[in-house]
Amino acid sequence: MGHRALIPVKHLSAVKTRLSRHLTPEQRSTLVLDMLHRVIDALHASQALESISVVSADSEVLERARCWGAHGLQEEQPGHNEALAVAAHHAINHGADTLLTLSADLPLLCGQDVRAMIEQSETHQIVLAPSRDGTGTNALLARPPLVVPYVFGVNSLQHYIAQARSYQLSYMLYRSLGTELDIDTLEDLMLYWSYDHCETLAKG
Ligand SMILES: Nc1nc2c(ncn2[C@@H]2O[C@H](COP(=O)(O)OP(=O)(O)OP(=O)(O)O)[C@@H](O)[C@H]2O)c(=O)[nH]1
Ligand SMILES: C=C(OP(=O)(O)O)C(=O)O
Repeated sequence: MGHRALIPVKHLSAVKTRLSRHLTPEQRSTLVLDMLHRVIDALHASQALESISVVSADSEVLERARCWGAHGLQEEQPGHNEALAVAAHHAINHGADTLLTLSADLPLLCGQDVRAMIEQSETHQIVLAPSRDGTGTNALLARPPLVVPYVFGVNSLQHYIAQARSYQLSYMLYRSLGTELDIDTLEDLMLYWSYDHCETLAKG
């Protein structure tokens, strides 16, 4: 089975606006690139993917993504869902049977999360990883890719579930710390740092 992953990343000049009261533009860019690196490492660690792509309008993001072992795809259509749809067609043309689309801001994601979602996709056409507050979608595994159109944005989880039901597709929700914690607010950032610190302490 051709399992592929796709990560959308905004232009660095516009990232993490909800953190703009707390972090400078440079700090927000650094945070985004650090989290992207962690997500790509987790995807590699799963050893379950035949390719990992990053779609962005930002050449620095694409250059870094390539250094970290992902394909860098220039954003052809502006906008989160639009850019993803073009990139998903690209994945289909390259033989993808399943496509895992995930946010770049999941710093606690681990290889086991990826393997678990892929395992669930053997019996479900759609696997959805909700955000901590249960309204957003941090990862979407679709078999085949584009079996539902992309509707990331406000209340996307509810929209994906509604689509799955209306197309009579089987779906399931996958929850773990690594998939639930996306970093949008100061509270998310504090939580991330506290977990990351505990992990560092546990490793000695
Ligand atoms: N390629 C691409 N990726 C996007 C776009 N908009 C959002 N993303 C990515 O989609 C994921 C979720 O992004 P958002 O939470 O909407 O944006 P954010 O920059 O993380 O945070 P805010 O500015 O606070 O909304 C992240 O990986 C973003 O980088 C876009 O227009 N193009
Ligand atoms: C884009 C999304 O989430 P957020 O903007 O909260 O990261 C989403 O969950 O579809």
